[in-house]
Amino acid sequence: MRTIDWNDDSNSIVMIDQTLLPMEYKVIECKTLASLCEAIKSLRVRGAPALGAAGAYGIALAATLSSASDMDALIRDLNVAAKTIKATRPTAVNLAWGVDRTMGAISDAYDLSGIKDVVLAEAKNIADEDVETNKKLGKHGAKLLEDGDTVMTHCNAGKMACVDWGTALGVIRSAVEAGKDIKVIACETRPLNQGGRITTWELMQDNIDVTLISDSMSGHVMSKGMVDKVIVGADRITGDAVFNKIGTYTHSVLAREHEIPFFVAAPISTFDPNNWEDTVTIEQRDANELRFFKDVQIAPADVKVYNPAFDATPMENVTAVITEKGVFYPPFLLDELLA
Ligand SMILES: CSC[C@H]1O[C@H](OP(=O)(O)O)[C@H](O)[C@@H]1O
Repeated sequence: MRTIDWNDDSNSIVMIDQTLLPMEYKVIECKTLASLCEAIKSLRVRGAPALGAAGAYGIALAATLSSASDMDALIRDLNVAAKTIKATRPTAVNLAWGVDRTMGAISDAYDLSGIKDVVLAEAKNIADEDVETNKKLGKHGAKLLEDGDTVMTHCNAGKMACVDWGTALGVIRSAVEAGKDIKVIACETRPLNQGGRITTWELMQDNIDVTLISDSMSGHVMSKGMVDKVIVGADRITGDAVFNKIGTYTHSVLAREHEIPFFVAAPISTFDPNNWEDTVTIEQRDANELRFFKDVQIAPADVKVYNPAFDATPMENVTAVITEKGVFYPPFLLDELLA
């Protein structure tokens, strides 16, 4: 099953609830916009490309649910839905990209039912394209890995962060598919442990050798020569920085110190030409994500907490960005990428 998909029988969005992995594999159904927004905010569906598909399917769901009696009223409903979906998580540019691209399909429709048809078709296109994009990106990135490499990764940039295949883990899967012996060191990625819960689970499902470490161990394993390359995903890439899960910047500094190649794997849709030079909103998440793990209290219930979900890795720490169009070595020009 794909990470997120459309159910034609019930006109709803289905997804694997990632908050339950690896202890439970459960497929949930979002039949309302509110339930989709809750799923995005709670990271039941997460990861930039998967959020792109979630945003796209969210517009299709809103169109299906709308009781508008004319095109203008439906478009008003969809504009409200677009704003609501975009507001759920601010950093991953793919969420807004998926919403905007699906909304753009409206111009191809000539009547009410036509709008509902074109937005659903566009959302399905976005989902299908993501899988193909990741396979192309994976093939380009696999050439950068050598047989016998141990690759460190952070958070989860696998098929669970996408519609399927994955970006950072897509590179690893493609290298393994090409016959290379690749071992992975997965950083658990506090506070929500996407690495310890989801990356390890994904790779073990594929019989890819994976070792779990805590985030604080990354410098140690690099200093011991245990890491040949680092590959991470991205939520937004601008002219001077890669915005990715908190802790990525730390690994990039350590990789630079130990002269270890630091690769970012991301589709072109993760680049943000509209804010190429601007500052990016870093999502601040709930304090209890650090005070509790699941329902177990692990810090004083009233301790002050600072919980940014992402950090910015300067391009000078990035060896190359792997995309479906090929590998780009910083500094690169925007028009080179978007050509
Ligand atoms: C392939 S994008 C994956 C990217 O998204 C993750 O963030 P979150 O789990 O909060 O959605 C993380 O930054 C990954 O690198």
